[in-house]
Amino acid sequence: MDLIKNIKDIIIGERSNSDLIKEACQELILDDKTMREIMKRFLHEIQLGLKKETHPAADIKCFITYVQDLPNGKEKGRFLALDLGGTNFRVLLIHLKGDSEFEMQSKIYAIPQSIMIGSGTQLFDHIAECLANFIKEHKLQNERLPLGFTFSFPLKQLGLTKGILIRWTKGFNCEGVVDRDVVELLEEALKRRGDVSIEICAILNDTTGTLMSCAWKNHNCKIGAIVGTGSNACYVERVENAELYDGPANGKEYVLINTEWGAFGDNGALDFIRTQYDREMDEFSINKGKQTVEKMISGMYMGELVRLALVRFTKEGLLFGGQGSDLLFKRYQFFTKYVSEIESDKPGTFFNCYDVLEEIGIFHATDEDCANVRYICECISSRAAHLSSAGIATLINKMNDPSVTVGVDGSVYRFHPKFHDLMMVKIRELVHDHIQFDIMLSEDGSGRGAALVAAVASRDAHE
Ligand SMILES: Nc1ncnc2c1ncn2[C@@H]1O[C@H](COP(=O)(O)OP(=O)(O)OP(=O)(O)O)[C@@H](O)[C@H]1O
Repeated sequence: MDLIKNIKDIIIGERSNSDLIKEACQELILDDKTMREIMKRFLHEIQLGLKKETHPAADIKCFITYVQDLPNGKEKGRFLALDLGGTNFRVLLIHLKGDSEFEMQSKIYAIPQSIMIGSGTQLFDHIAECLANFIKEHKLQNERLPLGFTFSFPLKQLGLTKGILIRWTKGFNCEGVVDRDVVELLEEALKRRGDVSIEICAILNDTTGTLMSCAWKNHNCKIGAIVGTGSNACYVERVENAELYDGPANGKEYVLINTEWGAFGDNGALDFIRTQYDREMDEFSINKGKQTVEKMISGMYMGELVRLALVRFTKEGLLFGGQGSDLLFKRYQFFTKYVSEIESDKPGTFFNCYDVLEEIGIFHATDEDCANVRYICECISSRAAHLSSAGIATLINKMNDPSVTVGVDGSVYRFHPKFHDLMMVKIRELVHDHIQFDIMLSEDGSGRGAALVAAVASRDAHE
């Protein structure tokens, strides 16, 4: 029957469901001209963020991190690190042994949803309690270890140990924290308990941790990027270009900049590529109008974007014979890991795809449906990889060093089967011909990177 229908369609010129879906997905494909326009706008926004006069209204804030030295691999000592920034909260004990050797113990603690959207006091009391438990378990009560705090939300840093929260992202919304110094809030919570003695040496973003962690092994690393729950990047900038730098006149030439690029597009700069899925996603998010490009790239949203496209095509009768399932029509029930699974099927086979569809209650899919579902996943994940590439290529071109390594962390980059390759190809197309680059997976930037920032800071303090 299908064969007869296909032949009939060809003869009388009717297009198949696949053709119609492919045509509708064109808007998700960013051609070269569009990519270069995105890069032009991105660079413009970066420059607005760096300049004193334009910074207050800029979308890409380009915050100063006050980290000015990259590690040399010789750092030594024991450090504590806290990592709060998305799905999990972790406490870590890191022993840097010099010569790029280290040991690490860590424990993951859940942050209940009620705390994620509760009061700031509850959140910091919870963090302090987890830290206290960890210290007890590792019998560290009698030591006063330096601590690096990886806090991966938009922070305006006023120094290495002072960071004001600008806004919550990634599903957090704790009352009474925005506009406050996060280090002070943690110190107050520790004081309320009275049983923990630590020295907070540094507060940093996970992008900074990623960069530091990679630079520890590879001295060419000058960009750290995240494609995880959220998306962001930091890079090495000349102090003379960072107009907001108000740290000591120490003669150091460079400072790390935390771009907070997730907010790119909040002023409409990306409206020319946004689709109905992006708009609906934003409409129903807890931070409407904010983190525009993050919502097009990162793991918190990718599965949901795919789901919105699947819903559309099901309602139009182009998928699953027009019949969905309860889970398909439920927000956030199509997980981003499904996208990786579906795209991991060997060409022409659909084992994972059928499994995923069954998980969301669709038992009546055909091979043609699976091919279409896979195509939709590819369009949305490739767009994410290409938008990340546009950001990274802009930073590489801006730095204009002959050779640069980019450290990347985050589960989307790590687990999506093609994200790395897509980025390598696209960045090659976009960076100046004379520049060599490489992308490396950052191993545990939020933990080891925090220890390294604390180590470099305490090295400086003792020099
Ligand atoms: N196999 C996978 N493929 C693609 N994405 C995945 C996979 N597994 C988990 N994710 C997505 O990755 C995100 C979690 O990323 P990650 O593990 O890097 O966490 P994170 O440290 O909280 O993120 P961030 O660094 O942005 O704060 C979730 O949104 C999840 O949907």
